[in-house]
Amino acid sequence: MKISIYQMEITPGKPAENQQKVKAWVEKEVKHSKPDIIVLPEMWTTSYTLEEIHHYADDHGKTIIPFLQDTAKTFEINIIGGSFANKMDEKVYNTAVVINRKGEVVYQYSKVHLVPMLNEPQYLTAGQKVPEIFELEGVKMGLIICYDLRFTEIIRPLALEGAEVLFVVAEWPTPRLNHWKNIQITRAIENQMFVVSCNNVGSYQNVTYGGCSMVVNPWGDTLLEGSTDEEETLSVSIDVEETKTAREQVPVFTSRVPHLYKQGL
Ligand SMILES: NC(=O)CCC(=O)C(=O)O
Repeated sequence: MKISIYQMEITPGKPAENQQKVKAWVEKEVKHSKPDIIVLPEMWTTSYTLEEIHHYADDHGKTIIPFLQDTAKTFEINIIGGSFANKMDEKVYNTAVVINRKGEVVYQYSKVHLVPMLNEPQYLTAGQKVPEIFELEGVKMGLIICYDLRFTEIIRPLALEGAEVLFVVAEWPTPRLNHWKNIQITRAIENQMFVVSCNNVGSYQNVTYGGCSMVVNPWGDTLLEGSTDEEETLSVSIDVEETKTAREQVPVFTSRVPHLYKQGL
């Protein structure tokens, strides 16, 4: 399975410009490396322009979702469509979307953990449903948004339901890059799955986003890591069978004793 990650420099508050940029990138990337799946970052249409987010947000995803569907169909690729500011009933959500090669929406998720360090709770509304698994190319996968990475509670159930790849779409700032990198490796090891992340680069209102998009295998080895400050493309081929091998050799899932674990924590 070939994956291309767009470690993008987002132009703040310019959804149309960012769409054009993504379109041009996909066209080039499809010609260059023919990926099965492409991955975009969090809030890639607007970045964290939260003070004006009601103005820039897409009404029920009416622009962004058809744009991604059309892109997926035209280039016959699966899209982990990052996330976008999604206005629903006068509230704005941070919503991620997954589209398959046929242009069908296979999954949609609104971020449940809003990040206080970037003032999200002040401007956005939290989703009320934790992530669920979805399938692309017959493989079970999960998708979380940035700050969600810190909450192992929502990631373990995905692995228990058979997810072999976890996508993380992000706008993660530089001061906590050591957390970003180490938690991804931890999630990959503890859940014995691939972790594939897409972070952005660039700055807005004194916050600098730190790149380091990553691909980590189920053993916790980092297969690929982006730079901290360059817009770039990361391309990788992963063999999802490695998840099965890791789970056979270190049988964490069969060694679990869930009846002893505290429920609801
Ligand atoms: N966009 C985000 O959710 C950033 C998360 C973050 O900065 C952190 O967890 O630290």
